[in-house]
Amino acid sequence: MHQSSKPTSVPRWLRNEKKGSLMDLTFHNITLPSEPGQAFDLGVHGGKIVEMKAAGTLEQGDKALHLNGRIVLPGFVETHIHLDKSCILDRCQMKGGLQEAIAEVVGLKAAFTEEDVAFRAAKTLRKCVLKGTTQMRTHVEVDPVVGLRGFEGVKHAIAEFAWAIDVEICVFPQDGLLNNPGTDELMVAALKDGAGSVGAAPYTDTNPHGQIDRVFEMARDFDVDIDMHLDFGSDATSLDVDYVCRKADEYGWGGRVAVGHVTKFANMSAHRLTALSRRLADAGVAVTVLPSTDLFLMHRDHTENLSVPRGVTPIHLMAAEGVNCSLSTNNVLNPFTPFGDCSLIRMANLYANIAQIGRREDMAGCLDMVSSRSAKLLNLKDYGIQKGAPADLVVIDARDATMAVAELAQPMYGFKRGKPVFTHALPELHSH
Ligand SMILES: O=c1cc[nH]c(=O)[nH]1
Repeated sequence: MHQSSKPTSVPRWLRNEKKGSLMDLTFHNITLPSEPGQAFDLGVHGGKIVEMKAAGTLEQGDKALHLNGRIVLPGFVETHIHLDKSCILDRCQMKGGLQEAIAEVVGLKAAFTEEDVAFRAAKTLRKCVLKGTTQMRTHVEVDPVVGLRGFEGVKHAIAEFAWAIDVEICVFPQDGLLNNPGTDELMVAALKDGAGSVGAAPYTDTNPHGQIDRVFEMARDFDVDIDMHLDFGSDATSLDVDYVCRKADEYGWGGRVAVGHVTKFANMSAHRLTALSRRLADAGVAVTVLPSTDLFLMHRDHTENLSVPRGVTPIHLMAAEGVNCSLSTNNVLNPFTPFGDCSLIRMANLYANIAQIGRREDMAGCLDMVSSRSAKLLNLKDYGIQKGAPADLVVIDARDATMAVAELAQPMYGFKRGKPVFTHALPELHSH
């Protein structure tokens, strides 16, 4: 059943209005992950944050929320998710790893219509919004099989949810660019028609560096950022990332390039990973890890024993060397990842668990990788809780960032530009 994107009414907890205050909405006694140990009050007016004061010092607005020290974020930021091919599990045979997943979707996407894509993308977007995501980059594939139908369908879904989430489309050649005539023209058409960034999957072409070259040209022609699927495999002897760093230097695109998955890095020595991290930091190339997909697809050929390697790159070690790193969802209910509740707090928790992170500050760092670091990767200018910023605010049921990750704390209330977006009521016990 397709559920409407629009809220049915003003939530109950916002109805007790007082009229004529200086502010539309105030938040009392909140904690910010960036300022642990301090409590604040926040004032919102006209969709923006207009006041930020020590807790207990701000007068109530027309509507007020008392939050008892809970943390507030400017929302989660999804840097890498495929809306166009989400929610197709019921059509899939689930034959295996990466190549099988790519092949299975090729077989299915011939039958994708704009309406079908729009419906599924909206279903996924709705879940993302309800899990507290306020900003997103979605990878959308174009090629002669699907044409621009995926792109158009995703655009419909984005328009439907524009009141709740900002979404940028990253157009990319999932089934090859140089090997797949017609794809280049479709990518250019999508970039002319509003795609906000350009992606790649160089391992789908016989000349991976040729694909990288062409994608850098497109980025320069359209003045957009680049976000590639890269070094997806388990053998770290040959990597494309050095070439991407060289191109980022050559084009002066530092800070505008991200690479995703990079599962090959999980198979290197700590010494080599440190050297590589310094190179990425120097070139301004960011890294995204997609823990759910990487765990699901990697090392399927490991038959020696039952102890399958994880295949998830330890980006907290890369972040410590100065690389900007994010965690993201990637695929939802399809052959690449047959799971998905669209919860970024779950990705942060999953990553902390498999990366064996236990120290408080490292656990808190995982929250940054689904929020502030992700916003930096997307070059979002207005992201943050400060005066003048848009009032995109998500209340989490935890009192600090570490516990939010440790306990998989749920978003309770969400706001976009000061307007309520969702309520996630706390569960109640009924003792007897
Ligand atoms: O090429 C890839 C790899 C992972 N996930 C995708 O959707 N595509």
